[in-house]
Amino acid sequence: MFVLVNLKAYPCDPIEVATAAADVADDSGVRIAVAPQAAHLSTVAETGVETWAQHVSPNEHGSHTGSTLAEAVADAGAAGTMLNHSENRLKLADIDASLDAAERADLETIVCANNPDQIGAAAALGPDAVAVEPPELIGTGTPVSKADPDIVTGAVDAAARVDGDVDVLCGAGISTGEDLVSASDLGASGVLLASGVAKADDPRAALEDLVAPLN
Ligand SMILES: O=C(CO)COP(=O)(O)O
Repeated sequence: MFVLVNLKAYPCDPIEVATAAADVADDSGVRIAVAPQAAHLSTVAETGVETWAQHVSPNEHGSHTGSTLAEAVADAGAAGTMLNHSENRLKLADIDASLDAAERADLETIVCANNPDQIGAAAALGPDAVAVEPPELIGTGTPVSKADPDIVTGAVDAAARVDGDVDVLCGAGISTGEDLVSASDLGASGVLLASGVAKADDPRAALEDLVAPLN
């Protein structure tokens, strides 16, 4: 299972989370990555944790003020990028161009979507993975794998119909090892989570709890 911890714009210490994630990944053998704010990519990558961008712009180098270029996040140490998170939705053409940008910069890609129909459309654009996250469950602590398991199995089926090579992750409300196991049982190959770690009093303990059943 791949665990991607999205720090969003939460006021957590990205280095504390990144160091804990690197240690827990080493100890457990579970692939864990952290997606901090763009301004924190370099310092997070320096901890040795697998580092992801939360977004990259669809642009190439040029007159694009305010852009976060795929090349720049790769230079800062990112191995991959999320795209089209429900808190940062993109137009279809921009998802496509951001995927091209990520490919130029050799970044792995996950395109987020709300539901199985959108997952099928996202998979058709050729990312490495898609992630289904029902917006109404994000940040609630109610795991998608329990509240809406059909959306996970529906996403797995929808992606497989379009491109069997595209991995499917799920997210929203995931915070415990039990949630991770349920997601895996439903066919997901990873989870996206945020508040369960970024807002935890002890992010290291939260990560240890999350991966415990996998060991
Ligand atoms: O949006 C998410 C991950 O990208 C999910 O957020 P929560 O884990 O806080 O529900």
